[in-house]
Amino acid sequence: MENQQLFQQCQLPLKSRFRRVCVFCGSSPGKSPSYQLAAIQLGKELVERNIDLVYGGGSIGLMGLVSQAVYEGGRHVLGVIPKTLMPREITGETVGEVRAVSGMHQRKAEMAKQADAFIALPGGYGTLEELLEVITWAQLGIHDKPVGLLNVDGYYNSLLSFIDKAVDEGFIAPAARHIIVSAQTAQDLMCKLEEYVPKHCGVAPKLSWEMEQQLGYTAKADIAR
Ligand SMILES: CC(C)=CCNc1ncnc2c1ncn2[C@@H]1O[C@H](COP(=O)(O)O)[C@@H](O)[C@H]1O
Repeated sequence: MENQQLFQQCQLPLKSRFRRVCVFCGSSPGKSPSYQLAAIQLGKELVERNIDLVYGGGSIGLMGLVSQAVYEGGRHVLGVIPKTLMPREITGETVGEVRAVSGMHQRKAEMAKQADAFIALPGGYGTLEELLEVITWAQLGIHDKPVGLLNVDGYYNSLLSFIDKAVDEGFIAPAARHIIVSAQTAQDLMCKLEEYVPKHCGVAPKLSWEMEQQLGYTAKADIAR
């Protein structure tokens, strides 16, 4: 779609198809102020569209900025946090509702279950891991929820190039390349996500969140042995 058309659509009264969006993002603020600005802008964009937030809890880094923007805008914020990360000196104070879970696997499953779409802001290993997992689940047909990448100042260009290479080399199906929706601004990204139509192959559609969770626990228990 032409940018102009997309822009005009974004001016329409905002009735989103999403009730709650899950945001993955850095527990660090990043060096450039543009990352921090983008986190605040995304929070405000969610508020304008009457969308609630689910995220990893706490007030550190970009996580704190996006959650605060949504909370201050009057929308509901749900922070899902493992008990071990709950002490305030580790992740800071969480605004809104806090849901304590037993571990990292349960946290991801809970965040994913609660949301209608996912967005990744810039971040590090944790963000990448969360992002790639929901992409993988979409590829398997475990969910149909859109996955957006907020590519602030081209932060994710090299990841997107890598994924294109994986498609060229035959490791990612061209159809699965379309699972990732990317844009440089929160407004453009939200417009694209609103229009997203899933095209997964549905190879494991019967694998439910709960099963996935159990598999996670089993794998973890196996590793621990
Ligand atoms: C002990 C310690 C280092 C705590 C860091 N504190 C954290 N507090 C809350 N969520 C986190 C934390 N670290 C990673 N995460 C999870 O992983 C993502 C951020 O990891 P990263 O900073 O990109 O890699 C977040 O979306 C969050 O869900």
